[in-house]
Amino acid sequence: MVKPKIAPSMLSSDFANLASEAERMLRCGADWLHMDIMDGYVGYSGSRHIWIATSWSQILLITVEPLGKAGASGFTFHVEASKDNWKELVQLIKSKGMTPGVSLKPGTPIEDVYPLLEDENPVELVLVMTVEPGFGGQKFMPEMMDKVRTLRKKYPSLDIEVDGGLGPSTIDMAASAGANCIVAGSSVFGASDPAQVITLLRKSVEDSQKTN
Ligand SMILES: O=C(CO)[C@H](O)[C@H](O)COP(=O)(O)O
Ligand SMILES: [Fe+2]
Repeated sequence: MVKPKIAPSMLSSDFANLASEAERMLRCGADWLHMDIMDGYVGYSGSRHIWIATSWSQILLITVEPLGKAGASGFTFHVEASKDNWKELVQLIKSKGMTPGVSLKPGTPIEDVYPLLEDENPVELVLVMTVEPGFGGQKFMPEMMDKVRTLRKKYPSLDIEVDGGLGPSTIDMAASAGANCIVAGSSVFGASDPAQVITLLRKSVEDSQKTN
């Protein structure tokens, strides 16, 4: 059975106090801390941090290497942005001591990530975006749960992550479809008791795993 992992999205945190916000989330029971890095192409937006990269080598330089050095445990990249380079990227992520994951936007079919899961050097996590990447506080897209169900059936022990619009009112849909890694921004940071929300998210995943 895959372990539930709850990952508060730091996009909804107080950026002036990132370190203490991270510590607060860990004290509240977070398993992972989720950091979005947007390149201005896959994640458009008025988001508070957009990193503009002009070439593939520059993307590698400004993201993978420093994040590995800084101690990130995983690095998830968008399949849409790495069609020709994913093998090289997976290798680089692993060589920097991180777990490789792949993410897909709502309009991207799930079949696009199969080659990355079936490779001899596979990714170890799939992040199914449940909103268009770019902003916190958007509405969860329940129709994305078909992708999660399909993946869970095909890969029973894969880490399957969902990101966007997750909170107490949507978690049961994601958990019962088979997601075990839950990213949540506004529902956790906006709560008066973030620990309670994190516990609720984890319990939903655990309960679904018991019944499925
Ligand atoms: O990737 C994202 C948006 O593109 C973020 O993880 C976002 O912070 C999720 O926020 P929320 O839980 O409020 O929907
Ligand atoms: Fe995210």
